[in-house]
Amino acid sequence: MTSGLPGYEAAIRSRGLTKSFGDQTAVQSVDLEVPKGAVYGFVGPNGSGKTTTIRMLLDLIRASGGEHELLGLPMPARSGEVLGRVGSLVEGPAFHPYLSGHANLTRLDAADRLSDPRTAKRRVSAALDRVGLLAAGRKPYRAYSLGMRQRLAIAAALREPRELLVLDEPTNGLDPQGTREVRSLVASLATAGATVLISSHLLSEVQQICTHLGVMRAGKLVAQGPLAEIRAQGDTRVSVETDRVEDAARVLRSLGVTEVRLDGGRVQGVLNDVVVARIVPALVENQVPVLGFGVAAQSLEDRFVELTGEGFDVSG
Ligand SMILES: Nc1ncnc2c1ncn2[C@@H]1O[C@H](COP(=O)(O)OP(=O)(O)OP(=O)(O)O)[C@@H](O)[C@H]1O
Repeated sequence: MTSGLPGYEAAIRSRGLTKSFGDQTAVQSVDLEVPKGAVYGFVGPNGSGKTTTIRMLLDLIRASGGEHELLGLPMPARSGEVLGRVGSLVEGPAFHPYLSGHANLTRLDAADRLSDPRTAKRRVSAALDRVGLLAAGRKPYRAYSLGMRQRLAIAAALREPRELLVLDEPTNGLDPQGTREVRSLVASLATAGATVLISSHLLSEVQQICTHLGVMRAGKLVAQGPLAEIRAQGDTRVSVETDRVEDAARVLRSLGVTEVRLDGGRVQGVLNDVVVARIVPALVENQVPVLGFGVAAQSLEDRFVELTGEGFDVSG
């Protein structure tokens, strides 16, 4: 595969990507598959290994094991060719507090050996415009809100056209307005044709714009795929309201419903392959009065709690 050819299908692909710090394995055998053109939400609780994975992908740290490619080219062997086509926001660039946003970007641009100084002015203005900071571009950086600082950091990654954008927690610490701004910015970048990987510990902050999800838990990738596929992998639950919960539970179990739980005047369980139309007749046949009945697919949020364990804040 040669740089510049649109011959690759996965913008990011890794096999067995692993990173250990001493005897702690922070990332364990991660097989990422980020299709070209996707907005890939890389989600998981704090400490689950997202940043470490991203740092390996961008060659900011070396993997302890495994391999990966970006834009169809093996990394780190071809990083010189690849990284100019990849915009990233990991720790955020170090901005000078007393310089304006515009001056900060101009300095960054001047330090970038890949950028043509003749077009710097246009590039910096276009990048500021892209993130909605053109008007505020003359203000000193120290006067920027956190949201503005984050947008300036994204602008830094956008000085050049990028085929792939890797954004580590770009909404972290932002207020709802800032989060919305970053979200709609990411959506517009994707519409313009870039592949985007965006990490977050909050599903709610990325799910509206993602086409794909990768879910990390304790260093492992526990689910990955198109959003709809991950949602569909969730269990469908059946719920019966009755005043004879013990009998109802027995009937449900006999039909093949699993994880049956009593919850006040209600019995719930996982439907599996049980034919829904059989359930009420079977209950009635066994003298269980059915006061209410429902079948519902698990929500994406519930699926996430299940995948990532307790304590994963999905409320946003
Ligand atoms: N340089 C390092 N030295 C030692 N341990 C590290 C280092 N970097 C990360 N870790 C550990 O690796 C694990 C994964 O951390 P990482 O930052 O990748 O998680 P994360 O999912 O990005 O979380 P967060 O959202 O908090 O950044 C954590 O237990 C962390 O303490």
